[in-house]
Amino acid sequence: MPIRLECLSHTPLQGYFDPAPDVLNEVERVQAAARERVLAYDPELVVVFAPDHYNGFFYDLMPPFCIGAAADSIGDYKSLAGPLPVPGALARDMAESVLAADIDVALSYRMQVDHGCAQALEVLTGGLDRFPVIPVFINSVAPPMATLRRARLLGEAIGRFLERTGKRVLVIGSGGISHEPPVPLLAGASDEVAQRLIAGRNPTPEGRAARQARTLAAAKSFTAGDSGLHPLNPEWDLAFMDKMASELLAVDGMTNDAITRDGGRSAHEIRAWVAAFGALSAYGPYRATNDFYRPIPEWIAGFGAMHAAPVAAA
Ligand SMILES: O=C(O)/C=C/c1cccc(O)c1O
Ligand SMILES: [Fe+2]
Repeated sequence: MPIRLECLSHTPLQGYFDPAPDVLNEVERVQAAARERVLAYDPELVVVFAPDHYNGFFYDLMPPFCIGAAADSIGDYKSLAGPLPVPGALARDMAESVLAADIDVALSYRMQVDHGCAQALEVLTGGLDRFPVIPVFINSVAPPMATLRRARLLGEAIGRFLERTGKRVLVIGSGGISHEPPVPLLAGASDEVAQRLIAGRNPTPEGRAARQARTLAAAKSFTAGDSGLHPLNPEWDLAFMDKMASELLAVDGMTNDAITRDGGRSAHEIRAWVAAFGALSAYGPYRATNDFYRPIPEWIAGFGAMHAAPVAAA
C-alpha cells in the first residue's frame, strides 16, 4: 500500500508569457524530473486535489469540496481537453468513506475540471488519461471557503481510505502559493460579472478568449510593476513549504483572512497542497523535499514544487 506525493504550482500563463529562458529551463527541468519519478513509480491510482477557477464550479451550487466520479477537462488556455479515466465506483466509495469520517464532501458524476487539475496531470503524467485518476475539487477562489484545517482533515480521511485500497497511489496537490490573478469576486461585482460567477458554465469562444486576454494583460502589467494585484510573497511561500515538510498541523492556525492578507486572494489554492499532505500523513511519518521555489511575476505565481513519501519508503 505505497503512496507518493507531488505538489506543484500551476499557471495557465506558461507558454503565453514566459520568464527569462534560464528560469523557464529550470522549471521545465523540475517538471521533467517530477514526471520521471511518477512514471517510474507507475501508480495504480492518482488522486488530484485541485481548485477550479469558475470553469466547472459556480455559485449556483458551490461546495467546499467535491469528489469526481466522472470528469472532463474543459481545456482552458493551453491545457488538454477530454475525459479523465475516473474509476467511478472507487470514487463513490471514497466519498462514502470520507462522509463516514464526519467530513462533508459532495460527489459529482459530471465534474468539469480546468487548468488547475489538467496542467498537473499533463506535467506529472504526460497526459490526462495515462493512469486512473480521481479528481478532488477544493474550493479556493469562491468565498466562503472551508478552513485549512478542514482541508487537512479531508486529506487525512481520503488517505485512510486510500491505504485500505492496497493500491500504489500518487496524490497530487495543484496550486498556489502566494498569487492573485484577476479572478473576480462576487462581493461588489457588476450584474454581468455576478451572473458569470453564478452560472457561467461553457462560455462562448469569444467570452473565453476575452477572459484569457485579460489574464495575459494583467500578467504583463504585474511584471512591469504597474498593477494593483497583491504582490508575490516569497517569505510566506517558503514558510508554508516548510510547514508542509515538517509541521503540517501548524496550518490549523492559519485563518482564511490571514491567507488573503499575506498571500493574495488565490493563495487559498494552498489548501490543495494541505489536503495532499494530509492524505500522505495518514500513512504515517513522511519525508518531503523542496524541489523548487521562485516568485515568477510573468506567471503571477509564487511557484513551488515538492515531493514526498512515507519515511519507511524513502
Ligand atoms: O483562470 C484564470 O483565468 C487564471 C488563472 C491563474 C492565473 C495565474 C496563476 C494561477 O495559478 C491561475 O490559476
Ligand atoms: Fe490557479
